[in-house]
Amino acid sequence: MQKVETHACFGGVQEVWQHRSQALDCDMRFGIYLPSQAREARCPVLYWLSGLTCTEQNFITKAGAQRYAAEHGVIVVAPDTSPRGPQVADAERYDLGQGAGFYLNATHEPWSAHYRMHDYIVEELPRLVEAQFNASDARAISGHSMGGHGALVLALRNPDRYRSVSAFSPIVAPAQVPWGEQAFTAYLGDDRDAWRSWDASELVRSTPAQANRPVLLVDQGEADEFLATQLRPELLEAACRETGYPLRLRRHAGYDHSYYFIASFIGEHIAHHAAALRN
Ligand SMILES: N[C@@H](CCC(=O)N[C@@H](CSC=O)C(=O)NCC(=O)O)C(=O)O
Repeated sequence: MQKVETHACFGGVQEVWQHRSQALDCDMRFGIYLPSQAREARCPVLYWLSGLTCTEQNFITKAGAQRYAAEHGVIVVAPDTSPRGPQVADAERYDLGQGAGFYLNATHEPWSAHYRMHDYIVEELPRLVEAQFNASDARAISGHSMGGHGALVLALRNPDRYRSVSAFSPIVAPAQVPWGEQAFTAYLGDDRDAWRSWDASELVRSTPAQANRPVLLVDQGEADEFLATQLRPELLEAACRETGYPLRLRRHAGYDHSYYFIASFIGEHIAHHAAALRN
């Protein structure tokens, strides 16, 4: 593992590391913010999943999360959004291939050779972070758009791995919108039954009721250019209403799909996660 960036930030340090991923069979980069508290004690970790076209850089340079992570003593890990490199399958379009891994394990060629972002985020990356940094195994997960879909799906599929989950402008029902339909067709094939276990709204319907399910905290801008076509939060709202799944969906007038929206509310999300991670 190799450190490629380090910057003092709010009393802690923002770093970028590169390592060889076994799950993805390629070199990967991730950002990690280590608050000053991590010099003395193991700190809980928030995993952030970015959206289409992003690398590990977008969140760490645009969201302004470090101020709040420093305040709450939370480590924030921001991985890249897909496997990378010349040997990794790619597409011309921005919403498939590199930069568009959709946080799933692909089953269809040519994608299945490297696109195993679920296993990377849920298993390999926490193992590495908890071994190499002063990080505890108390984990939370959040993300934006494609990464919001990833955060919801990974938390719903792996309830024992995360103490809390939140999302900004998530794709809540990828099996029903163009971004998800084209990606799932490529990565998972034509059989829509195979898509269900990667769709947050479907998972809400199929997840057995448990007493301690963490609330799904979702923030959505009402001026988001993708709201009606790709995000459709009303589909998650309906699934949660039907099954009694706890959802806190907050709609914000005037906010679009950009990092200006994320920067406006990331402090509240980190406070939400910090409260769950303290217990
Ligand atoms: N057509 C756009 C689409 C790319 C885009 O809007 N990406 C968002 C995430 S969208 C859903 O996952 C993003 O986070 N962009 C990076 C940023 O720093 O804003 C395009 O290609 O420009």
